[in-house]
Amino acid sequence: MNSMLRSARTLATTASRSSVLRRGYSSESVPDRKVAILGAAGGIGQPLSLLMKLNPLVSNLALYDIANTPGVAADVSHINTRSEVTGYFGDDQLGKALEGADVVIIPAGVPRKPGMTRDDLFNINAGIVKGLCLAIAKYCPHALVNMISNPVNSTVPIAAEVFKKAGTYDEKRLFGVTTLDVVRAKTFYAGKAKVPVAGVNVPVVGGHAGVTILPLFSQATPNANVSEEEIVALTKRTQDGGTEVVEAKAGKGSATLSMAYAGALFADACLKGLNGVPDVVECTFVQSNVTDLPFFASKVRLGKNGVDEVLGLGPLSDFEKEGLEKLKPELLSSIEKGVNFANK
Ligand SMILES: NC(=O)c1ccc[n+]([C@@H]2O[C@H](COP(=O)([O-])OP(=O)(O)OC[C@H]3O[C@@H](n4cnc5c(N)ncnc54)[C@H](O)[C@@H]3O)[C@@H](O)[C@H]2O)c1
Ligand SMILES: O=C(O)C[C@H](O)C(=O)O
Repeated sequence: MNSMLRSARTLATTASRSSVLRRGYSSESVPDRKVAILGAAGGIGQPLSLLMKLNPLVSNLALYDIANTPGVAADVSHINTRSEVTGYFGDDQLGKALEGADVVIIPAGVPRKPGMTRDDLFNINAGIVKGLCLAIAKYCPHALVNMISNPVNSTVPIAAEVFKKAGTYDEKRLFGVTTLDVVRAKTFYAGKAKVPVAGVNVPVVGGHAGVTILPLFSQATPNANVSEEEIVALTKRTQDGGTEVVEAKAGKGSATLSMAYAGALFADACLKGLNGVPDVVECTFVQSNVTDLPFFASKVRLGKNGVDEVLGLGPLSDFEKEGLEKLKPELLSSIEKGVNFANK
C-alpha cells in the first residue's frame, strides 16, 4: 500500500526518466514491462486501467475487452505517465493484446447480485476464463497471470488445467488475487484496534469465498488488545466483506473500486518481483504444499520468475486452526469443480 503511494509520488521522477529512455538511453532500474488487462472496460477494469496507467513500472498497457475498450483506452491514454496505452476489442484482437505481456490481469466476467454466492458465477465465468487462458497459452505463455474473475477458488484451477493441456503450465506464474481480503482485514482490524491503518499487517490465507477466507488476526501487527469476541466478529466481517458490498450496491454489481486498488497493489508486487526487488511478499492463491489442498492462499515471496517461495502459515490460534479445518472441504470441492470443468 505504502509502495503504491510512493509509486504515485515518484511519477514526476519517472516521467523525466521515461523521456531519458525515449531519447535512447537505457536504464537498468526501470525495464520495459507490458501489462495486459482482460475485461478492461468493466467495473473493475476501468479503475484498474487508471491505476496501472499511474504505475511507473509499466511501459506498455494493453486494454482488452469484448466491448467499449476504444473509449476507455483513449481516455486513459491522455494521462501523462510513462506507459503507452493501446485498446483492443473483440476476439480478433486478443492475440495482439497479449503478445509480449509480462503480466496479464483478468477481471473479465460477471459479478454477483444480492443472494448469489461466488460459485453461482461459475457457469458463465468458467467458460470466459477458459477461453482467455487458451489465448494466454498461445500468445504469452510466460506471462504472470493475475486471476481476479470469480469464483477464484475454481478459476485458478481452470487456468492451471488449460495451461497444462497446452504444455505451458508453470505453477510459479499463476496467481489468484486475494489481496482484497487482506486490504479488508487490515482496514477492519485497524478500526477495531484503534491503530493507524497504514502500519497494519494481517495475513489472510485459504481461498476467496466465505469461510474459505481465513484472516490470521493472531499474527496481526501491531499487536493490539482485541478480545476473542472481537476477533470472531472481525473474521466474519472479512469473510463477508464481498457480500457487504454486493448488498450495498443492491443489484448494481460487487466491489469494483476497492478491488481495482487491490488488483493494482498485487500487480505492482508482481512487477517489482520480476524486476528483482527483494523481499516482495503478498498473500495470494497459488499451487501449494502448505496444506493437503493443491491450491491455497498464503504469504508468497515474489521474484524474477513469479513465485519465489510459498511461505508457511506460522503459528495459528485454536480459533484459526478450527477455521482451517472447516474451510478445507469447501475449498477442495471448488478446486475439483474447476479441474473437472477444464477437463470435460
Ligand atoms: N478476486 C476478487 O477479490 C474479486 C473482487 C471483486 C470482483 N471480482 C470478480 O471480478 C469479475 C469482474 O467484476 P466487475 O465488477 O468488473 O464486472 P463487470 O461486469 O463490471 O465487468 C466485467 C467485464 O468483463 C468483460 N468481459 C466479459 N467477457 C469477456 C471476455 N471473454 N473477454 C474479455 N472481457 C470480457 C465485460 O465486457 C465487462 O466489461 C467478477 O467475476 C467478480 O466477481 C473478484
Ligand atoms: O464478493 C464478490 O462477489 C466480489 C469479490 O469476490 C469480493 O470479495 O468483493
